[in-house]
Amino acid sequence: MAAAGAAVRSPGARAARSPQSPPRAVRLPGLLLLLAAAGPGAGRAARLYRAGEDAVWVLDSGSVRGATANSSAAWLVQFYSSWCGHCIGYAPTWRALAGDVRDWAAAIRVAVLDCAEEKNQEVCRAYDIHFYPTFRYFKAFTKEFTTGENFRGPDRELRTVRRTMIDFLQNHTDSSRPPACPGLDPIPPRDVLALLGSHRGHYMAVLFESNSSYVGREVILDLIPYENVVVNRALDGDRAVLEKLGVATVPACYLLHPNGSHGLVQVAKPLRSFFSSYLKSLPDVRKKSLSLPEKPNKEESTEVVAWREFDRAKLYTADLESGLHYLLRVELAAHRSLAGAELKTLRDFMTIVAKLFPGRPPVRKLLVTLQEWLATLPLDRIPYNAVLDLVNNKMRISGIFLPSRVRWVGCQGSRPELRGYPCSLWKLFHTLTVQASSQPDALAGTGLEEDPQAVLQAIRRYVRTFFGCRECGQHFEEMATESLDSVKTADQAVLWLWRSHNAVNSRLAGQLSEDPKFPKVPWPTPDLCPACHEEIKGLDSWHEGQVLAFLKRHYGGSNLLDTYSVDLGDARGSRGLPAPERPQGHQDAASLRLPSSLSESPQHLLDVRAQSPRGPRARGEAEAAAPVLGIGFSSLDMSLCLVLYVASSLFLMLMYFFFRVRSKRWKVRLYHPAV
Ligand SMILES: Cc1cc2nc3c(=O)[nH]c(=O)nc-3n(C[C@H](O)[C@H](O)[C@H](O)COP(=O)(O)OP(=O)(O)OC[C@H]3O[C@@H](n4cnc5c(N)ncnc54)[C@H](O)[C@@H]3O)c2cc1C
Repeated sequence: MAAAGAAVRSPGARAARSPQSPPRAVRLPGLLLLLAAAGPGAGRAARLYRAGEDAVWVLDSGSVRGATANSSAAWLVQFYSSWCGHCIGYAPTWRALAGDVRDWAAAIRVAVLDCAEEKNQEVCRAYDIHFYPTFRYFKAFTKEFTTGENFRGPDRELRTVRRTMIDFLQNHTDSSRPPACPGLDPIPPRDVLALLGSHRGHYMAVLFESNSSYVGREVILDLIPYENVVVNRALDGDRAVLEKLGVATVPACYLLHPNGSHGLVQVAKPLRSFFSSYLKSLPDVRKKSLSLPEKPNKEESTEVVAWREFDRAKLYTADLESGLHYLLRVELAAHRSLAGAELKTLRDFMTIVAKLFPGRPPVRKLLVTLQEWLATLPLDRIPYNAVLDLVNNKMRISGIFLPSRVRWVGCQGSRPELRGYPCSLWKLFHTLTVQASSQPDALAGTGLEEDPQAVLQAIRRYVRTFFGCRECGQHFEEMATESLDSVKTADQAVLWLWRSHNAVNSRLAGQLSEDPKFPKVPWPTPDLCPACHEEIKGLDSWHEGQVLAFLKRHYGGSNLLDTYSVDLGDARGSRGLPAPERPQGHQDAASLRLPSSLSESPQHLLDVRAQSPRGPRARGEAEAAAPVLGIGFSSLDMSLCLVLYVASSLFLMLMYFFFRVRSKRWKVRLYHPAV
C-alpha cells in the first residue's frame, strides 16, 4: 500500500499542482494570448495527458488499432472526454496508476484516448463508447478487431484497478499470454525446498502469501524489466514448509542467491514496495531497457489562441452554436444508429430546440429542417449518418447552416480542458426554459404545449440518454426524480433549472474541473444582479421574483450577441441584412419552414422506400442506404442522380426519335422532289 501511495505521490503531485497553475498566457496590448496545443475541434488541445511526460500511452484514431491489435502486451485503455468533469477529476489517479505500473509495460499498458477530439470520434464510435470515462481491456495477440472487455470493479480506486489488471493478465490463455509476463500462479511450497542449495546463476525470490494477497504478483510484475532475478509466489498453506524456512508471518520473501546460499529477506515493512525495492537493489540485478510511451517526434503544435474578451452579463451566439455543433456532430456520433426510446428522446429534444432556439436564421432553419424530418420519419431506427448528412446540409439547401467548428466565448476556459461544451449545454438549457416561458405559443402544435415540464423533461431525457458524462447524467436524474414533479408552470421550470444548476455548482466548487478564473459560486452573483440578493434576518437570501426576471433577461433573445460568431458566408442567405431578429414565437418558427418539397425530401426518400410493396426489406435497404452518406453521398444525392439520369435518358430518346422522323421526311423529299 505504501508502494502505491509513494508512487501516487509523484504523478499525483504534479496533477494536483497543475489545476492551480496559471494558463500559459502572454499579455499583449489589448489581447491576452493563451498558448495551447491543437485540440478538440476548437484548434485547442484538451491536454489531460501528455504523451512522453506522463507514463500513460496517449492513443488516437491513428494509433489505437495498431497498438491494441496483435500486441505482445495487453492494454487497459481509458476512453475519456477532456471536458467531462469526472474525467478531469480522475486524471491524477490514472496518471498515478500508469506511473505505478510503468515497469509492467511489457505485459500490460495503461493508455488513454480522448473521445472529445473530433478526429477520434469515428474510432470512439467503432469501439462503441457512449459514456466517459469507459475502461476497456484488450488482450495480447488479438487478431480480429474487438471493442475490448469492459472493466468491472467495485470502484475505480488505483489499487482496485491495479488488481483487476492482474486478474486480467491471469485470464489470458497460455497461448495468448504476453511473452514478457512471468507466471503469476503460485508454485507448490515444497518445490522451494527442492531448490535450496542449488547454484543457478541468478537470484530466485519466492513470495509467501495468503490466497487473497496480490503482493506476490505485484512484485513479480515490478521485476519484469530486471535481469538476474526471477520471482515466484507460493501460498502459505503448507505450515511444515513455512516452519522449515523460518517464515512466521506472510507476506514474506525467501531469497535464493546465485551461489546457493538462501535466507529470509528482512524488510522493515512487509509491503510490495519494500520487497520490490530490496530485490531491485541486489548486486548484479540490472534494469533492461523498458518500452515506454514515446514523446511524439514532432513537437506538439503550440498555437496561439487569442483570448476573446467578453461581457459576463451577455449571452453569446458563438457559445450556443458551438454547443449545438458538438452535440449534433460529436456527442450524437457516439451512437451508430438511433432507435426506440433513444430516437424518441432525440425527436422531443430537437422539437424543443427547433421551436425555442433564438439564434441566427440559418441555424434555426437547420434545426427546423432536422426537427421536421425527425418528426415525420416513419422509421423506428435511423442511422446516425443520416442525421449528420442533414446537419451538414449535404443537400446544399440555401440558407440552412450550422458552423462546423467550436468557438467558445463566454464558455472559454483558462485551460483547454476546462469549461467549453458542458458550459454551453447549461446555457442552451437555460435559454430553452426561458424562451418557453416568454413565448407560451412557441410549442403550439407539437403536443408539448400543455405541459409546463415539457422542456425540462426533454432536457432530462437528453442528459440521461446522450450526455457523455454518465455521472453528471446520474446526478441530474437524481435531482429531477427528487423535485421536478413540483414544477407546475413555465416560470417554475426556469427557476427549477436555475436552482439545480446552483446545486451542481456548490457540489463541484473546489474540484479539479473548476476553472480558477470562473469559480463555482451561487449564480447570479451580486455584481450581476444586485436585486436578486437580499438579507433576511442577517442571512443572504434569494429574491426569487427578481431572479426570474433576471434569468428571463439574461437568457432572452435580446441579450444574445453575435460577436465572435463564425461567419456564415454565403450560407447565411441573409448577409447584408440587419442583425438577425430573434424569434417571435411560433409564427416565426413557422415562417422559417422550407418549401415542403425541400424540407421533406430526405425523409421522403426513406419514406418512399420504406412504404414500397417490398415492405420491411425496403425499409432495411433504406436504412442501409444512409451510410453511403458517410463517404460523401447521401441517399438523397443518389436519388437525385437517378432522377437526372432518367430525365436525360428520356431527353436523348426524344431527340433521337425527333431526328429520325425529320431525316425520314428529308429522304422522302429527296426521292420525290416533285412532291
Ligand atoms: C446537466 C449537467 C450536469 C452536470 N453534472 C456534473 C457533475 O455531476 N459533475 C461534474 O464534474 N460536472 C458536471 N457538469 C459540468 C459542470 O456543471 C460544468 O458545466 C463544467 O464544470 C463547466 O463549468 P463552468 O465554469 O463553465 O460553469 P457552468 O456550471 O457550466 O455554467 C455555465 C454558465 O452558466 C451560468 N450559470 C452558472 N450558474 C447558473 C445558474 N444557477 N443558473 C443559470 N445560469 C448559471 C454562468 O454564466 C456560467 O458561466 C454537468 C453539466 C451539465 C450540463
